[in-house]
Amino acid sequence: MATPETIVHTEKAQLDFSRSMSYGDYLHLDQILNAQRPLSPAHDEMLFIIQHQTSELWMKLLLTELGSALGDLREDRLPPAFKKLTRASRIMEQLVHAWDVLATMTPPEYSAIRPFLGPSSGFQSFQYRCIEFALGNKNAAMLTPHAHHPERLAMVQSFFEAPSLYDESLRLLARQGIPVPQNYLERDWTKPYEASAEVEAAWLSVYRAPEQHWDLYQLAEKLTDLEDAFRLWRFRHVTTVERVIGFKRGTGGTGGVSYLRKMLDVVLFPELWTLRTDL
Ligand code: HEM
Ligand SMILES: N[C@@H](CC(=O)c1ccccc1NC=O)C(=O)O
Repeated sequence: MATPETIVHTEKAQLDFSRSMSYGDYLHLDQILNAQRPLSPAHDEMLFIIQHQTSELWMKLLLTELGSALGDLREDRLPPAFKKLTRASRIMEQLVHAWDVLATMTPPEYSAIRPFLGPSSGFQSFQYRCIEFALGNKNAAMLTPHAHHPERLAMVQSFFEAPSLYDESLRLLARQGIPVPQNYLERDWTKPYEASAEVEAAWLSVYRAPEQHWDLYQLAEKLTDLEDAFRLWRFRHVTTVERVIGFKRGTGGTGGVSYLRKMLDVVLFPELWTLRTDL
């Protein structure tokens, strides 16, 4: 009868890794699995740490996809950009579902960890800030928490100063012959995006004749998917925070839920939403 042991032998699986690269070697699991260092005796701190570390790993991939999609858009390579934007939305959905695990932590369980967190907060996540900037939510004040770390500051600053995904999309629209005002094609990219009736008219011409502008239509829907998923992430964050700490101030110094609720009002790609009323 086949037992687990005989199966391993008949399948001829390699079993000796003394001289060759194993699974753990390739993935550097020694480093990853030794990076959980709870500061408190609380059982739930492992959940809290792993939730954040896995989120940061997904954010790393999200940034890679967004950075590469930005390059594709700049060079008019639409199909590869679509592939990367689809993956970016799936990653965002993954991050949305991750809140279900964290929401199993109750207020008393989190209260046992919170005193050990000091002034640290997700507000200081440099990868998250790069994502916000890549998506066009520019705010110079958000650079300051990274001033003490030149390498990270340089990375956040480069996303801050570069055109966002939406800026690159408008430049692409113009290159494809759709009129977009000049001050949207060249501007100070560090300034927050301001909605415009002319830009809405540009997207409306795409949505009124999708068969003539199939690529741009698809691009607009990929961007809408991404903002849709990001809104869900923000909502799950603020709701989880409310159920765990109520209306306490955040360790990062903000009002907490009041600050996160304000972030729910951020609209990344405004004309892609407003145009729908006119269709
Ligand atoms: C019990 C769990 C959590 C609580 C109580 C919590 C609480 C908060 C609070 C109060 C803020 C506002 C800034 C401050 O004053 O601290 C904040 C910001 C933030 N948190 Fe969390 N958070 C939790 C979990 C997470 C997780 C799992 C992530 C995922 C990486 C995360 C990422 C962030 C980010 C990126 C910000 C900045 C948001 C922005 O500036 O728009 N948080 N969090
Ligand atoms: N801002 C949170 C603390 C917090 O959640 C946190 C602390 C350290 C590392 C990551 C965190 N997560 C998200 O803000 C609080 O006020 O409880």
